Parts: sequence; structure tokens; C-alpha cells
Amino acid sequence: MAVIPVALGGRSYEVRVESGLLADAATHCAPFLRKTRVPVITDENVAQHWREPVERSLAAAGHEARWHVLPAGERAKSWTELARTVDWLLSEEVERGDHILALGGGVVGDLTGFAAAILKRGCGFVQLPTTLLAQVDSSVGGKTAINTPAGKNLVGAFHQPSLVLADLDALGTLPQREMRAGFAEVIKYGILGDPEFFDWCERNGHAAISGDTDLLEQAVARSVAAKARIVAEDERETTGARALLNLGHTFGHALEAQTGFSDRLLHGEGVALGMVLAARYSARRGLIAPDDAARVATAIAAAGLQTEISTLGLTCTGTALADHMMHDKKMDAGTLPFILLRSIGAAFLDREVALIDVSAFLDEQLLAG
Ligand SMILES: NC(=O)c1ccc[n+]([C@@H]2O[C@H](COP(=O)([O-])OP(=O)(O)OC[C@H]3O[C@@H](n4cnc5c(N)ncnc54)[C@H](O)[C@@H]3O)[C@@H](O)[C@H]2O)c1
Ligand SMILES: O=C(O)C(=O)C[C@@H](O)[C@H](O)[C@H](O)COP(=O)(O)O
Ligand SMILES: [Zn+2]
Repeated sequence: MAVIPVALGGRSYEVRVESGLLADAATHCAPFLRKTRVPVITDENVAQHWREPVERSLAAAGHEARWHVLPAGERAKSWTELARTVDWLLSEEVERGDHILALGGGVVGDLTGFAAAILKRGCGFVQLPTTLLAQVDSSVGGKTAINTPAGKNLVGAFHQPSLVLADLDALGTLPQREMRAGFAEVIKYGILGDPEFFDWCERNGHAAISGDTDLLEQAVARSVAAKARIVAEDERETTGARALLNLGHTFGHALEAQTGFSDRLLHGEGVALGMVLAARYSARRGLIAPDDAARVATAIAAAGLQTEISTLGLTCTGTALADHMMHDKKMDAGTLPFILLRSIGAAFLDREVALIDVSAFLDEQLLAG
């Protein structure tokens, strides 16, 4: 088992990465389970595959799992589902000292984490991530949120889990499209700060996405270690260090908003396109060699992900996409910092970007490819 510590003083916790963790969830979660009843939040797809082993493990330890099942997909990160979830937790008489289990992908984790942050001003939660994306990224670091009509993750809180169990077996039931989308966030760590890991992704991406467990364990453990380092340095995204984890997201979130947060474009797919755009825009600004931007696109294409926004069939202009960006949480006194590249493995926060120039660049990209 790989164990990665997330060092945050009194809020420190471990990320455990191995096969078989869900079937033994009660043992790992034991320090956090004070009562017979244990609230578990999941979604309708995850429940089909993973409810039973978790329920069995809890029952064997004398617990009764109490289930709240969300609709699957991004639409669950809404005021409506948040209110339903909090009302359900209240009806279950969950107390501040209790822990909620979040069994699912980033949607379940983000919504459950936010509900835990606001329930009685904050109770505990454990992340049981079942997608590649959630294992390598969303279950770690304590960003929790819902979407609103104005944009992505605009209402939320920083609230750290007490433990993360990344069970590699869960990836065995995950659709290939979701594996590819999750791998976008893996490649992200290479592009933003680790050229050697980017090489590794180029060499091993295809086999990892196809389900090679050894490679998946390496992908998850290395990604989590990279994220844990950054989160320990800048937990609340105040110094600029954590903002680098947003590489590709300013573009990606605008594309997600433009496609209505629908299955047309998954979060990881938006991030993949966003990273290609960030690399190409960096090349346009003369910050990186055009060959490096092309290499980013090639690695993303090799993972089976789209690299051209022209294929999305959007009828909007670059200005419409830039308008979505005005809601980005990185907006600071009227300027929007962008995460751009000096080379593969060297991302930085550029505060000198003019949105009008980004709009013109996006107009070209909407037609290209
Ligand atoms: N908090 C963070 O730091 C952070 C980081 C990255 C992404 N996110 C958020 O995460 C969300 C995306 O997460 P995601 O990609 O995991 O999406 P998701 O939670 O919607 O899961 C993807 C799909 O896979 C299904 N699924 C999940 N696990 C399964 C399994 N083991 N077997 C079969 N089906 C399974 C789900 O039901 C869903 O249909 C976005 O909302 C994004 O904003 C948050
Ligand atoms: O943990 C972070 O910090 C990230 O930025 C990770 C991203 O992959 C993730 O999608 C995050 O939710 C985006 O953050 P946001 O602050 O732009 O909503
Ligand atoms: Zn992301």
C-alpha cells in the first residue's frame, strides 16, 4: 500500500492507495466511526457497483450504513442536491463529531465535503474516491463546492477530509471515457511541475488507462504526492502556489459552462482542452517553444482526449468564453491571472494577460483544427 501524508498541522491526514480498501472500509475508517449508524453518500452509478462491499464491511464491524444516493453526474453539484443532502443529514441526526463517508467521484466528494463543511458549522468526512479523477485530485486538498448558473464551483468551502482511501479496484468498473478524463488531471501534474513525470505519462498513459494496476498505483500515488506538496504549501490558494493546480481550468471551466455542465464535456475533458489552449497561448506569447505546445497536445491526444475546441460544435465566440472567465475565482481587482508555461514542467501565474487577447486567440481556435 502506498501511504501519502497530507501535512496540514492539526488538519493532517493520510491518503492510502491500494486494491481492496473499500471491502475493508470499516477497518480503515474505525477511528472516525463513533456510532452504530454511519451516513454514506454516493451516486446512483457507484451504488450499483460499490454499495454492497462497503455495506458488508460496515455491517461486519457492527455498523448500519445509512445511504443517501445522488443522481449521477455534474448536475448533482447544485443548490437543490445540497439542500436535499443537508436535510437528510439533519434527519439522520448527524452531529459535529461524526463523520460522513463520501463514496464516489469528484461530484460526490465535492458535494459531500461542502455539506460536511456547513452541517452544524462543520462535521468530519472521509473520502472514498471511485474515479481516477477523484483519486488523483478531487479527494485531496479540501476544495469542496457546488456550481451555480453563474459558473463552476462558485459556492464552496475549504474543508479537509480526515482520511482518503483510494481503492484501485474501484477503477475496474469505471467507464473508459471516465478513465481518460481522469488521466487529464494526471498529465496536469507533469505539465505544471514535473517534466520527468510528464515523460512517464507519455510512455505509460495508454497502458494505465487500459487498466494496468501497477501503473495506475504509480499514477495515483505520484499525483497525490504532487498535490499534497502543493496543498501543504498553500492550503487556501493565497500565495499563488496552489493556483498552479488550476492549469487548464480557466479555459476548461469556461468550456464546461458553455456546454451547460452536461455529459457533452466532462470536467477532465475540459481540463485536457484547457491545457492544450494554455500551452498554445503560451507559445503565441513567445513563452514556450511551439514544439513544446505541440508535445502537450500530442500527449493529451495519446490519452484518447480531444485537443481541438473546434470539434465541440460550439456556436459561440471567443468573447462569450472569456465572459464565463470573468466569474473565475482567481479574478483579482478586475484582472484574471492565467496559468501559463515557461516549459513543460514549469507553469507560472501570469498576471499580465489581457482578456481581449485571449478572446481573439479563442476565436482562432474555435475555427482551427
Ligand atoms: N475538489 C477538487 O479539488 C476537485 C478536483 C478536480 C475535480 N473536481 C470536481 O470533480 C468533478 C468531476 O469528478 P469525476 O470526474 O470523478 O466525475 P463524477 O463524480 O461525475 O464521476 C464520473 C461518472 O462515473 C461514475 N462512477 C464513479 N465511480 C464509478 C465506478 N467506480 N464505477 C462506475 N462508475 C463510476 C459516476 O456515477 C459518474 O457518472 C467535477 O465537478 C470537478 O469540478 C474537484
Ligand atoms: O485543488 C485545486 O486547487 C485545484 O485547482 C484542482 C482542480 O483540478 C479542481 O478542478 C478544482 O476544483 C478547481 O478549483 P477552482 O478553485 O477553480 O474551482
Ligand atoms: Zn480539475
